[in-house]
Amino acid sequence: MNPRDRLIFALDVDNADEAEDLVRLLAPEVGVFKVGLELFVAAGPSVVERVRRAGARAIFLDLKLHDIPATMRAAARAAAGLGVDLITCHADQAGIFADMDLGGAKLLGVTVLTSLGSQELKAMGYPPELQDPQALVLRRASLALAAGCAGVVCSGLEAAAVRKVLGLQAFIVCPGIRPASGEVHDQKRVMTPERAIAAGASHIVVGRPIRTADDPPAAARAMAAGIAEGLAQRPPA
Ligand SMILES: O=c1ccn([C@@H]2O[C@H](COP(=O)(O)O)[C@@H](O)[C@H]2O)c(=O)[nH]1
Repeated sequence: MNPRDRLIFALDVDNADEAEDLVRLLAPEVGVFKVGLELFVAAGPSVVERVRRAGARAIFLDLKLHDIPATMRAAARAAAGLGVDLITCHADQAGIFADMDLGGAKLLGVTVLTSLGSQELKAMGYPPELQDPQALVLRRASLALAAGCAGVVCSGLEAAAVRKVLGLQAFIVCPGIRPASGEVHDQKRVMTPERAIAAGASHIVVGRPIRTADDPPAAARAMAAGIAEGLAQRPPA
């Protein structure tokens, strides 16, 4: 796999024209384009086809489904019908899809959002033993595994521990990726691309560090170089 194929770019913009421009600009550097809540809600489901036609080789529809079972199942069926490659639900809800055929779409369970740290988990009412994000991530990763998910979303900080639980083949997709001296924005659990990949992430998700860079293709190439460096640091399997 080319390092670039492990790079997921978050198309966090509010209109399809801008998303298409970004896909055309970045397709040579990026393996997967992520359509998230902002773009999907603003532009509607047809944006998926527009992103594909603009040159995306793979599409990740990141809606983080979380609702009552009937609604979740219907939404997942509709999402898979858009022909996307990856979809997300919250990991503790993944069992709802265990018997479903999602066609070519792989399901990922979001464990604990990378915008949350232990203070936030405490404020949300988690008991002391689950206020450590890694403990909650591991619990939810096990639920995702038992539900038949292809993998999970977690931060790079947990990637090594999650890899031990999920085994070698699982997708471990890590947002909250920042260059060593980069601005963190609203993320709490961050890591560099090199360290996340060396720790066992299969893919990294990057939005603002590429989108707001002076030269987005160069920023994407720097992320891919970080991925290559992280792969080189991994011990032999
Ligand atoms: O735990 C999660 C799950 C998903 N995301 C998404 O990833 C990108 C990150 O964007 P940046 O600009 O690089 O911070 C964004 O689309 C989130 O919705 C996440 O950050 N954390």
